[in-house]
Amino acid sequence: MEKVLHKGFRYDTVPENYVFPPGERQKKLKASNKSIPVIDLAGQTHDEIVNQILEAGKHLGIFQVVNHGMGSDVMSEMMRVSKEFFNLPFDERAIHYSEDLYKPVRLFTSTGVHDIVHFWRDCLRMSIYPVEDFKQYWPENPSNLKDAVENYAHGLRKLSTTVLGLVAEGLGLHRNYFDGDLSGEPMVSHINFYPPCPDPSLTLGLAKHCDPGLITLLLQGNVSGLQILHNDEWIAVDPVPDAIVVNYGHQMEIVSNGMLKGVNHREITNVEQSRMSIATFIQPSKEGLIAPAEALHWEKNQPIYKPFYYREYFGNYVANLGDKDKSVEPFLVKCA
Ligand SMILES: O=C(O)CCC(=O)C(=O)O
Ligand SMILES: [Fe+2]
Repeated sequence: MEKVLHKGFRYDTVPENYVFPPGERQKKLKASNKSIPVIDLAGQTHDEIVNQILEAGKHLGIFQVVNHGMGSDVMSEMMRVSKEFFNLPFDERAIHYSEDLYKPVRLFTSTGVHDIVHFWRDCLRMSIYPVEDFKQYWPENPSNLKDAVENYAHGLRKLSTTVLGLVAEGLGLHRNYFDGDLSGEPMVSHINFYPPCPDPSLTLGLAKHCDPGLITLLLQGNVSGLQILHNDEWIAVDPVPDAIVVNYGHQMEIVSNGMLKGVNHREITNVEQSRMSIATFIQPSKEGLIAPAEALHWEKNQPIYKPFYYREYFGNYVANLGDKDKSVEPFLVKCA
């Protein structure tokens, strides 16, 4: 079980398999002081909300929502049980360790696949929705975890439907456009734990990637670490109390025919504190057919992607470690 990073003690040095070779280290860990839009879902008119969500998608590919309808008790309980899980004695956590990618609950370090240099994070990956399909697999310990995850899963499903409805409206599509296959994959959460790192210049929590699906809903605690790439500049997504971060995934860029941007992001480590985040992915069904919405072809005069099954894209995504350009390359309509 040396395979898990967090063993319950603080590292004095970075273990060798987490150290990036000099040429691959990040030259710049500090972010610019630009900020990410915070959209109040209760305090303004419907049209203002739709417009802000669309603008955030066109420019940055990310925003945060507040007053979004999820109770702060549901979010704080989810955070609390997640922290409790990572504070369990090592042996109790370790029973969930698995290299079987198809297990509905598994603990792993880094990306969980065979990477040469590991990223500085452990992850408890859980399928969380539909609740009745997966609850039986969730950890029994800590004892309140199942109830917390169940409440969180229901709240988050509702929020994702709301957000996707608003995005669809903004794009001029039917409110239910993203229902069905386009958001039909069971919801998966990554409960990420980034222990304090003795030398952040040698490591990364996660390298630059774009999430593959439609949107990702992220609950982060009060420690910064997430950064997005915009016009060659890293911008920090600083925690806002009770907010949920919404980032647009690559399928949203494709379905919107390039109008909305799937955001590239990374996670950096820090010396003093551990960081926790819970990322939940809204993705198309693996057999779902993806194509730019017909109503949006006019934007670029033609669709810029050919139709494909999500499973075909996903295979490329895994093989190319989350690189947007390489993952989508076979599906681009090439101009003559
Ligand atoms: O830790 C975070 O803030 C986000 C994690 C993330 O990007 C991911 O799990 O895809
Ligand atoms: Fe991500």
